[in-house]
Amino acid sequence: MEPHVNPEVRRVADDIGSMEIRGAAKIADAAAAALATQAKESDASTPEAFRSEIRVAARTLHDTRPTAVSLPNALRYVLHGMEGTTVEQLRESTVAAVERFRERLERSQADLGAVGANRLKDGDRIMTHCHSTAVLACVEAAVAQGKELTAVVKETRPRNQGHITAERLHELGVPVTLVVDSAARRYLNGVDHVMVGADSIAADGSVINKIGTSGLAVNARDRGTPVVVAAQTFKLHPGTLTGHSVDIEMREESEIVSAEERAAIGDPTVENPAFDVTPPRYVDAIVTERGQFPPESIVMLMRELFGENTTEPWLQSVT
Ligand SMILES: O=P(O)(O)OC[C@H]1O[C@H](OP(=O)(O)O)[C@H](O)[C@@H]1O
Repeated sequence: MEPHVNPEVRRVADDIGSMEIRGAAKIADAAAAALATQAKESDASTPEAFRSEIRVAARTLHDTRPTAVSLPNALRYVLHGMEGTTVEQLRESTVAAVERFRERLERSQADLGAVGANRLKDGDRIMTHCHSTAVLACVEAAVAQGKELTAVVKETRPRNQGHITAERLHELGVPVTLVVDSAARRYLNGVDHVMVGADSIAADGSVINKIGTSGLAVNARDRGTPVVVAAQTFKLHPGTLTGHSVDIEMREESEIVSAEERAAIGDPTVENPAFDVTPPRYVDAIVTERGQFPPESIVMLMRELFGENTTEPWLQSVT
């Protein structure tokens, strides 16, 4: 019999899939919290049954979106923390692992923000793409230091997450100019830093982020504008250490065009990749909670953090 998956886990998985819950850090946080609910409410009668439930719940969450490695890294963290020989011990250790993960997440965001703020000077103008809580942490820390910033915010088609960024920046008192994505190059001359988040960072320092990031980075290099990537270390993709590549999520065409619109324009093939890969040569710095790194050196940090351990425990047999 397939182990019981808590309805809250299914709800969170659905919300991640539909992007009701979105953004690499928020996805990781919500997935970890869902595993805690699974653990707390489990009525498994044996340790084996409990472990199976947690693993199936983790797999349900894992199979929602493929690109942001924060999701499997969060699940891996919790599953490694699950230990004990009784159901109660397993439950307690799982819930404790979730709490540790969520605390680390919060702390790392604040520490990263302090590092990123050091790059920003009073009067600087930044350009953003999509909505990244890590980028906003840098801005928030800089604003708290009394620095006055302005921002050019790309709307980020097709889902317009730039609108969320605009709103958050407004709340921080940062004046915003909202532009369509294709206008970015025109505004780069007047910008001091391009600041983006990341969904995954590969061992060679490539940055996987919202579609449009790589074009922006190439344009920024052409204009001499530094590109700063704000990403906690749980965005580092351990699988890339052993030659795996990062899956780029292809989303529904309906996010770009309705069925009627599509029919009216001759039924073209529509493709909707959610992310792209920015090669390390277009990135000036990766800002993490452990400090700032040139992208080419990120592999050293990855080896230190992950060692040889790149296994995925939720892929073990469920029985
Ligand atoms: O972790 P934080 O910095 O919040 O977000 C990181 C990235 O997650 C988002 O993906 P999506 O909107 O979920 O597809 C964007 O690509 C953003 O840059």
